[in-house]
Amino acid sequence: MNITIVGTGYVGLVTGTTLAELGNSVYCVDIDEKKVEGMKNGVVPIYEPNLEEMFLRNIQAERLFFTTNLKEALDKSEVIYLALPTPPGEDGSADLSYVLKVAADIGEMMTEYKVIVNKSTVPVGTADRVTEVISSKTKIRFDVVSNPEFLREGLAVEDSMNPARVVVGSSSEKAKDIMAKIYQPFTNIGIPIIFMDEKSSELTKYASNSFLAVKITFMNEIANYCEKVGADVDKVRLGMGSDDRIGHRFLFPGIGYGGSCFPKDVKALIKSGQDENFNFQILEATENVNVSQKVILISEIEKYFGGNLEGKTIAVWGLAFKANTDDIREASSLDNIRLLLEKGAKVIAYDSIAERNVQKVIGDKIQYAKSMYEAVENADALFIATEWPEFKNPNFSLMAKKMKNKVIFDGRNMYPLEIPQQNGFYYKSIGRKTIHN
Ligand SMILES: NC(=O)c1ccc[n+]([C@@H]2O[C@H](COP(=O)([O-])OP(=O)(O)OC[C@H]3O[C@@H](n4cnc5c(N)ncnc54)[C@H](O)[C@@H]3O)[C@@H](O)[C@H]2O)c1
Ligand SMILES: O=c1ccn([C@@H]2O[C@H](COP(=O)(O)OP(=O)(O)O[C@H]3O[C@H](CO)[C@@H](O)[C@H](O)[C@H]3O)[C@@H](O)[C@H]2O)c(=O)[nH]1
Repeated sequence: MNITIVGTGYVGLVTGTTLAELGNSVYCVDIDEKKVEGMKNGVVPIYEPNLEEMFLRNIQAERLFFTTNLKEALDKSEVIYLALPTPPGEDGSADLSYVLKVAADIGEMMTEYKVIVNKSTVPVGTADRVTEVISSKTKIRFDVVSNPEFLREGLAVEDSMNPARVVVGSSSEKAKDIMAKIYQPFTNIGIPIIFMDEKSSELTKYASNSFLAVKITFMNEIANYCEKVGADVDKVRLGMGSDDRIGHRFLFPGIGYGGSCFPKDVKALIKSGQDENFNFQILEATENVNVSQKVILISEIEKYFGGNLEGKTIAVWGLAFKANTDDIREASSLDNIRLLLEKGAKVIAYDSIAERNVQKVIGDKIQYAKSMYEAVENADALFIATEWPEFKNPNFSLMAKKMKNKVIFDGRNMYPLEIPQQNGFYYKSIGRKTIHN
């Protein structure tokens, strides 16, 4: 099938490449000329493991194309996916201006039947709004389908090639048939395609992300309580997770959830509720707990240094909002770095993948190290903000030699307690006993 993808960010580019891999001809459209030019020359604009090989293979096979010209792509395709940003507005609501603008453009440009598939995360009722906008521009028949995306950054290729499920919201039999054809390679290997109405599909996305955010936040509160009563959250987590009604996944406590989705989508669902005079109490609590959880270690760092961080050098390992991505949107590292700087500390950070993006927002307010060991040179303490695999088994003896103090604040519970203990480190993590050297 010939398919257009509008927006080539994390979702659009991965979806486009996956659909090309499944044999379709895919035309990727973006307004960012530099990005399009780069992609035409084989440059993947984001860091996403395993994407480049598939991307290059499909360009080579002439199934994956890039353009800034929406009309040109539209004319070649029956199905148009929208993978456009829906950032939070001032009041937390999802900003639909990108989606509605492209909908209007499609309405003006289309000359025959099209299926418009919305992959962006959008509030309930958006399919109706997109339909209204396109209808105001054309008399030609079209269908709007809701097809939310559930991929995780860092695992996007794996998630897209082997999704847990595909959700399709549509009230048109014709559009449903077309979507069933596109996803037939998945049905073939037992991946369920769950058809429903547009509104339920739109809400499934927010409900899934919000549920996971609540699950993480619940564990963060259990972790904080563990510290009060002397329990160990790692043990509690294993005990709870072994019940398959609960499961082990998304029970890892830490310095809060970040990224481009959970914070934004929890806020947007709260706002959508308010618009209907509905109070999402559990989500409001989740949002509030997460804001304080992100910087929960700062007061511990201050306490350790007698309430004064002026002139202290804090090494930060990890800047991305989680491992295996270059994305720093709503990353906990940034909240912590800002607070450390406000309190007069000097920050030297290491993250070889996300550094480039952090340079753009924080610039030279902090120093950047070329290696994890260079970062800790003469540091008064190390703060671990992202669970990159290379931090999993560090050379503690080397760190001990380089650091001014053997002190670690670990926002990701990277080490079993006996490891820093055996190496003589002070070690403060989340929901576990503090190791004093
Ligand atoms: N990032 C994720 O992991 C993820 C996962 C599931 C769902 N989502 C949702 O998918 C949507 C897209 O997210 P993303 O992270 O891929 O965004 P992104 O910011 O990475 O990419 C969006 C792209 O759209 C392009 N764009 C903007 N206006 C355009 C226009 N008029 N025409 C063509 N291109 C245009 C931008 O240049 C950019 O390349 C959002 O609604 C998000 O909530 C994201
Ligand atoms: O046990 C856990 C799991 C995750 N996190 C944090 O939660 C955030 C989100 O993590 P993750 O869900 O792995 O990353 P995303 O790429 O943001 O993916 C989420 O957001 C996407 C965008 O909507 C959805 O498509 C995915 O299904 C959903 O998992 C990160 O800050 C993680 O550090 C924890 O603190 N503890």
